[in-house]
Order: sequence, then C-alpha cells, then structure tokens
Amino acid sequence: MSQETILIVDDIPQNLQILGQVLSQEGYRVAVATNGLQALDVAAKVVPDLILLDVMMPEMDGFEACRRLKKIDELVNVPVIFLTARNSTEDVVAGFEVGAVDFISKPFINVELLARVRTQVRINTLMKELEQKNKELEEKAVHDDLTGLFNHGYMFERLSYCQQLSWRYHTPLSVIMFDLDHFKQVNDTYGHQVGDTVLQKVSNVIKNAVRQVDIAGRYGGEEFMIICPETSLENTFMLAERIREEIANTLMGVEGLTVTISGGVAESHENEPVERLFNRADELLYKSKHSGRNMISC
Ligand SMILES: Nc1nc2c(ncn2[C@@H]2O[C@H](COP(=O)(O)OP(=O)(O)OP(=O)(O)O)[C@@H](O)[C@H]2O)c(=O)[nH]1
Repeated sequence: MSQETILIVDDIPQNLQILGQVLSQEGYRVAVATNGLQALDVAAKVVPDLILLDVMMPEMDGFEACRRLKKIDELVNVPVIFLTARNSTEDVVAGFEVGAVDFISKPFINVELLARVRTQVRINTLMKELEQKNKELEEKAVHDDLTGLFNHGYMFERLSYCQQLSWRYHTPLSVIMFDLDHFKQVNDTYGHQVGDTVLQKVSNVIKNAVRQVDIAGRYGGEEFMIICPETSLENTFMLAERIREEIANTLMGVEGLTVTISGGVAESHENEPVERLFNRADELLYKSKHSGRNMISC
C-alpha cells in the first residue's frame, strides 16, 4: 500500500468526503482544506506528495491558490492537479500556466482519477529520489570518503576563490599544510587499517579545532590542508600549533600509538598565483620535516 499524502482542496464538504474515501481506499494518506488560504496552510505543514485542487472556490480561486503554493520553496515541486467542472480550453491553459500538471473533469470517473493520481505521485517520487541522489553525488564530489574532509580538487578551487575575496576586500588569508610524520612506519607496524583510523582521528582533531569559516581538507594520502580566510599569519600559526599539540596528545586507538605532524603556514600575497602560495606552505612544511618534525614553520 502506498503511504503518500494527498491534499484535497474543495469548498464542498461532500466532495471532500467522496474523494477522500476513494483515495483512502487506495492507501493514500489524505489531508483536506476547504478554501485556498487553508490549502496554503495545510500544504506548508504536511508537504503533500500531490494536491488535488478545485478551481471554483469563494474568496481565492484554485488558480490563485496554485500560484501562491508555487511561491513556497518547500512546495514548488509538489504536483497540482486541478479537479474542476470548468474545463474550457482557456481554463485548461490558465491552469497549466500557474503550474498545474494535469486536469481532471468533474464529475470524475474513479479509475481515471486514480490512474492520473498514481502517475503524478510516481513522477513526484522519482523526482525526489533523483534530487536526493544528486545531492549525495554533489557531496561525494567534494569530500574525501575516508575522513569526511574536503578533497584535493575542492581545496584548490576554494583556495583560488578565497584568494580573490582576500584581494578584493584586502583581508588576510592564510593556509596551513600538514603531513603526518613517519606514517609509513605506522602502516608497516600496525597495518593499513590502523593507518586509516589514524587518518580519521587526525581529521577529527582538525575538524574540532577549526572555525566554521575555515576550510579543512585531506590534500593527499597523509597530507592535510586548512584554508583560513580573514586570518593573519600569526593567528594561523597559533591554530596550527594548537592542532599539532592536540594530535601529539591524541591516543590513536592502539595501545601506546601516538603520531605527530609537521606543518607549514603561509599567508597569501596579493596577485600571487594559487600554486605559488601552496608551494610556499609546502616548502615550510618540508623545513619542519628537515628540522626534526613535530613542528610548524612559518
Ligand atoms: N593507511 C593509509 N595509509 C596511507 C593512505 N594514503 C597514504 N598512505 C601512506 O602514507 C605513507 C606516506 O609515507 P611517506 O611519504 O614515506 O612519509 P612518512 O613515512 O610519513 O615520512 P615523513 O613524511 O618523511 O615523515 C605511505 O606508507 C602511504 O602508503 C591511506 O589512505 N591510508
């Protein structure tokens, strides 16, 4: 049995009752409204899968009600079928123009009405599934599966955008590059799965340490990057230090296992290509590596 909700709008209670019964018997949940204003109210509350809307109603006719329904964000894609005795060509065209997907003439034939309802409900369900899938794909396209941080491609794109904002509004912009120290040894000693857990725990420390406006990503295998908009070199260095210390003090899920990171912090210069800024941060990271690791250079 279907569990979709259908809102029926009619100013004649007897019509609501007959139609409600036909739809309930098919397994639909039914919501009702007896005028246009009430329809807007009920629709906003239940967000139905379909609206069956009478055209001729006092105060606000079905066309106006449909026009207003289509202005509400959550309802813009809810299909509306007009159910009316007014089915002249002008009426039908006017109905489609305000956003209806179909017309059913009164008096209606049950099997035809149900066939039209089923079709629109099915289309609506497929559209919602498609929307959800698109959202998931969009999320996947910018995130790293293992850590949930942003991925390499997205970080480069954001860095470039943040640079534009920083140049335009003359605000500081800094980046941090991190790399786990001797991570190969962790993998070799404890196995790849433990290595993955370490990457996740490190990512959690980063997620908890950064501000909402900072953009944290996994740049490569065991390399991380944080973009800090409107943040000076000095303040970004302090953030990087805090993360370094926190990671060094985090237990990594295996008795006695801790890891350290080395990092580099650089502030963006006006009109500097994104690659150059990235390279400066990376060079500073390698300076930290060569100076003994578990440190941040800027
Ligand atoms: N478990 C796990 N390991 C990864 C992943 N991506 C990269 N690695 C490992 O990260 C290690 C990086 O090793 P190296 O580049 O030699 O660096 P390192 O051992 O950290 O040494 P330094 O950077 O010089 O301190 C390699 O063993 C990679 O296999 C991943 O997604 N999961």
